[in-house]
Amino acid sequence: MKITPAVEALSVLSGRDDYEAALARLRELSRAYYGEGDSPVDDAAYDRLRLAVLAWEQAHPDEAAPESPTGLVGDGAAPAGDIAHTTRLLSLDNVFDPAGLLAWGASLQRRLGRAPAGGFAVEPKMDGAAVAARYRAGRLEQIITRGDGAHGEDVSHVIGTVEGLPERLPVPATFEVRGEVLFTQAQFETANEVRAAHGAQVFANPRNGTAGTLRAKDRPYRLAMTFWAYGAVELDGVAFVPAGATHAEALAAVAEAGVRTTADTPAGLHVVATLAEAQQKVEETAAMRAALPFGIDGVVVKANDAAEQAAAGSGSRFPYWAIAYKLPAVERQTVLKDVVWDVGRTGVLAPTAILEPVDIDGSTVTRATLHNPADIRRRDLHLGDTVTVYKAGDIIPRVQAPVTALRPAGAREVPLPTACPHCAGEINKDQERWRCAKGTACALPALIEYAAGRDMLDIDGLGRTYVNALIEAGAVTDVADLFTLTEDQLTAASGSAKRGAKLAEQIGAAKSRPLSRVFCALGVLGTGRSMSRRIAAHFGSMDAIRQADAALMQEVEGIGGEKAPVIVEQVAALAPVIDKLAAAGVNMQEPQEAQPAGDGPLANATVVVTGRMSGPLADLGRSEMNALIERAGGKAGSSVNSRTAYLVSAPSAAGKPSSKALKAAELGVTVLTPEAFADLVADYLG
Ligand SMILES: NC(=O)c1ccc[n+]([C@@H]2O[C@H](COP(=O)([O-])OP(=O)(O)OC[C@H]3O[C@@H](n4cnc5c(N)ncnc54)[C@H](O)[C@@H]3O)[C@@H](O)[C@H]2O)c1
Ligand SMILES: [Zn+2]
Repeated sequence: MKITPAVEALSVLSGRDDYEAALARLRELSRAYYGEGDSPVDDAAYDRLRLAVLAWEQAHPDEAAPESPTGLVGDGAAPAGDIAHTTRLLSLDNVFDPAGLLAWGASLQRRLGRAPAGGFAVEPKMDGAAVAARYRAGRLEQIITRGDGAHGEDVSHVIGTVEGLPERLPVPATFEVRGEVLFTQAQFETANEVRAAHGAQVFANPRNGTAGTLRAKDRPYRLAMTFWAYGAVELDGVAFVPAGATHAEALAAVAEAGVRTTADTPAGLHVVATLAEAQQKVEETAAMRAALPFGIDGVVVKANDAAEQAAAGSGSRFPYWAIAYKLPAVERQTVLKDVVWDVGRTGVLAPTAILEPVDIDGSTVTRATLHNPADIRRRDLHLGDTVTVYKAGDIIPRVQAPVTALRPAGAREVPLPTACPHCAGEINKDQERWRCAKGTACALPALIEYAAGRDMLDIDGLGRTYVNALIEAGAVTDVADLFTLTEDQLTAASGSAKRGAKLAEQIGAAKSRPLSRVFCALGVLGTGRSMSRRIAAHFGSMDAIRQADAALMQEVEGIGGEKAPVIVEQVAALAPVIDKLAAAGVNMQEPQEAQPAGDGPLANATVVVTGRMSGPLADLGRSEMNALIERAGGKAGSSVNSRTAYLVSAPSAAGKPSSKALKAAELGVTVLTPEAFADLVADYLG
């Protein structure tokens, strides 16, 4: 049978042939993943395929393949090893939304024959590798991988390199602790530097790196990793955890003995009484995700009570008393199409990866940062490579590594510039971050000329020649210096006292330009004239712009998830220049425009429309709705923000409010049904 990668795109399998093709592909992918530690697809694609296979098996239990990977720990492909586990070390079942969590709660209740009474423990689902670590009389003797759940491999060679899993405990305790080994973000960066220095390929991501490091017994270098325990079991019949201890109490005993547990992570371990509270904790943990020092791919909810865990029992792949609430993938694979180079304010050459668009964590990613030429070479990036890209929350997406197995024939290494991409001058390569040899002077003349332009500060007469003269004289090192120039300096630069006086007068007048122009003059990437106007109108003052984080920045129309963090970062980097401007008396406020009072029931109100219209508006398309809003005196907006007056939205299908409706609820924006809105603008209909 021919297996095409296209099966990954299927989320529903329509028949037995599809099922068999998908199953074969799943086996092939998991063998590659657990065998070579590499994979031609990302986890999101793999998981989608696995779910499709699982759904088909659940609908056709009689036709499901015996020994299907969906029912086995490590998908039946993880190397088993020869060390027998004390008790099976299992995987976890998954849910993806609140309804899934409730369904899990209902199944737990069915198994117990009553509502669970012992509460739930909620902890991060760390994205590393599961291990069992055996302590005898306070000494760490053996570390074992999960393997197939019944047998694992001895990876004791990493003893001494794992933070949180000390070789000696302060107490002579005997027990087996179970938990996750991983590279924290910082350890991962260091590991890749060490590997590059040894001529080894960089890890595609922290999890692959962990698996590879556990497997590799004879590397000439050692890499530090970190451990957090999420369970403990008895070893050699020695009682360690007090009988009947809850999950949280068992972990407290582990911590007491000197091993780190999930309770020690910044996300913590939370015990709650109800599933609704567990859902709340899941959301809180998810909100911390980007800020955590290590990767998580979900949040785990467990029955806290030992007796209830025992009563619920376990299947072949996962326990019934615990569930992984998966979070959207923050790492995807896509194609590196090109690398472009910008010259920053200080002359630093900054490479940006241009990517085949890919959806990550709720936004479409088309560009990602690459740090510097050395880093590009360390990662061994070629144009046309399939690369892993990481993005979480508001952070700027970054390229992690190529999937070398997928490199097109004849692909060439990412070319590095041989001359400054801005001024074509020489490059200073003394440091890892290359710079234009001219430094600040490379970008400065263009920047100052831009800032003085008619639509920005409008300093009449300050053209390129005088700008160059001022820069050469050392009188101007940034935009703000313009405002402290003396008439003498201007006279010297322009060659005449008359011109000097005129320029001084122009510069004086420029101090009172509206914020939108002052902001535009800063030359923040992605904020031209109209975007600067929108930003200034939205925030009103420079202080408010500076205080905005990426989430607030996204409230400005036209600024999406990709642009927002870049703008926020640049504004932060401009702090010294903005401070100087303010100190020189440059206006930092946007005047409140006295808008011509509009007529009609929507006078000057911004209205956002979402979803299907109904009732009298049923036939109106989006542009007809916009026209209606304008006829009634309002303005049509595309995203809900604090200035939105109304959101027109059909009532959501049970339990599924749209993101705009959620935003409106959060900001207290009035939501009108299409019918109610039709009443409001009845005089302007048709
Ligand atoms: N890209 C590919 O081709 C490919 C192939 C095979 C598997 N995979 C990936 O491998 C993963 C499958 O791994 P899995 O079987 O470990 O399942 P899983 O990732 O769904 O979760 C189970 C594991 O979570 C870990 N865990 C972390 N925190 C925990 C906590 N607090 N309590 C309990 N457990 C915790 C444990 O190691 C446990 O074994 C999936 O993410 C899948 O996408 C990818
Ligand atoms: Zn240059």
